[in-house]
Amino acid sequence: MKHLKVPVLAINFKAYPTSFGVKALEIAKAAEKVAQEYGVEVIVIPPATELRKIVESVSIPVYAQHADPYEYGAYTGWLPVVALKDIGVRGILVNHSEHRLRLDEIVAIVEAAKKYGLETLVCADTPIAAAAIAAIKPVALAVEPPELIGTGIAVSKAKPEVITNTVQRVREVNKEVIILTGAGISTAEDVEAAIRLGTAGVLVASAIMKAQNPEKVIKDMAAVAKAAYK
Ligand SMILES: O=C(CO)COP(=O)(O)O
Repeated sequence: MKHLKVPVLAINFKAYPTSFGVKALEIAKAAEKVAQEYGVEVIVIPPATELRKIVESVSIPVYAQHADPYEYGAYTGWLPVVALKDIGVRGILVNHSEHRLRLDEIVAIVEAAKKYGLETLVCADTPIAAAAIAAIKPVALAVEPPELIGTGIAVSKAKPEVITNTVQRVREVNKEVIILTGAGISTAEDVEAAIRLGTAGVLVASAIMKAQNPEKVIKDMAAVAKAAYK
């Protein structure tokens, strides 16, 4: 199984108008171009409707925004992990604050992903939650204070202690998991600050999905991540 390289720039497409159709494909291709130019791991995380097309169109890691720990069978309205494996996604974003799960559900999804060789990037809203999630041994985790999501106020500037506390608590439990942060990350400086505070990258949404020029934002963030990560 391939493993995520660091530093990581993960782009959560969410469900913006640009998250679907031609625009979504353009952003995914821009992400692929920047990943190849800078040698930075850029992950795209589009809505479920766009997964197959984007998996078939780019060589960079494509993650689903959620999955359910089911096999094939009589499940209505769910997204079985095994189906994502067959589509060819690389991993799954789990427990985003906009799709919050119970701990037992997170465990089931991470275990199902491991069974099918898929990576997991599990979100946490606090340092303590991040430490609990680290014990489940996902490939990566991202600490994101919900109150900063979508505000343009970067966690790495407004709440740096959330990041440093997360790194400290997580490393007491798990020396391997890749630690990212997100919420309000909007500029290259925000990315540089996040890495300087001890993360291996960022999880970004609106700064890219709402940008006039998404490729430029991706490029600026990837360049500074490459330079800052030691
Ligand atoms: O939720 C987030 C990433 O998953 C952060 O969202 P913003 O980048 O829009 O603040």
